[in-house]
Amino acid sequence: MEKVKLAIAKGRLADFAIDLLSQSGMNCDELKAGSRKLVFDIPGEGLEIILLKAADVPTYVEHGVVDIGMVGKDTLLEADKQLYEVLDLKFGKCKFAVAGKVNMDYDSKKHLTVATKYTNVTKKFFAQKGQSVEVIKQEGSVELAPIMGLADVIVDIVETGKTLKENGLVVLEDVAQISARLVVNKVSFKTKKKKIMELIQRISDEVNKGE
Ligand SMILES: Nc1ncnc2c1ncn2[C@@H]1O[C@H](COP(=O)(O)OP(=O)(O)OP(=O)(O)O)[C@@H](O)[C@H]1O
Ligand SMILES: O=P(O)(O)OC[C@H]1O[C@H](OP(=O)(O)OP(=O)(O)O)[C@H](O)[C@@H]1O
Repeated sequence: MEKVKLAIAKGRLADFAIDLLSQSGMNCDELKAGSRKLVFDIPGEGLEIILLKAADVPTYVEHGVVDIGMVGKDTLLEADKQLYEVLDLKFGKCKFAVAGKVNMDYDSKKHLTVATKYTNVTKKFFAQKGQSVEVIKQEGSVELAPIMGLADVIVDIVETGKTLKENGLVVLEDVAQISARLVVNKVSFKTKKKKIMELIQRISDEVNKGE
């Protein structure tokens, strides 16, 4: 039978994803060994795991090059691809927020500038509020923008709030709650339905264990 291919976002989410798969009964020993390999065969499962940069996971799943993906809701919102989001994996919890200097009156500002890595999410959020903004793309260290005067506010990920605090910034408004999600290619969901449903069930049982 044809293998099911599952993409995992490398980086911060990878260890949680690999632990979840192990706890769901899959042998991930080779993945845990820490090699530079990117494709792993999971013995006895008819499953292949592919390690991708987070932002590439929705692209691979949408194209059907892989059948399933584990990736943050932030990445999904930004990519806006045609996929089925089937399960909240409940790890990688954080949020998108508008942040800036305390008491920043950004709501009534005529020409608001917003620095972010997440330009699509940001444009959509302010469009829904009916506020026209100039979005300035950054690749990282987004918190610097209001401090250095590049932008009035930022839209960024907040987890513990430590980065904001240590840079003298505060959350001004929440944008969206984030956690890792399981996503499935729309065609694979039909053509490999039995195997994919089985996998989702195993993972979901583990995620919801003890609730
Ligand atoms: N404090 C946090 N900061 C950033 N991402 C977080 C945080 N907590 C959880 N996450 C989740 O982890 C994912 C980011 O992982 P990571 O930083 O490794 O990827 P990345 O943003 O692609 O990395 P890079 O900085 O190399 O571009 C996010 O997509 C998000 O879902
Ligand atoms: O609320 P906290 O727990 O402090 O976490 C949030 C910070 O973590 C992320 O940055 P990352 O470490 O990915 O670095 P980056 O600035 O290069 O994006 C995010 O962009 C925030 O800066």
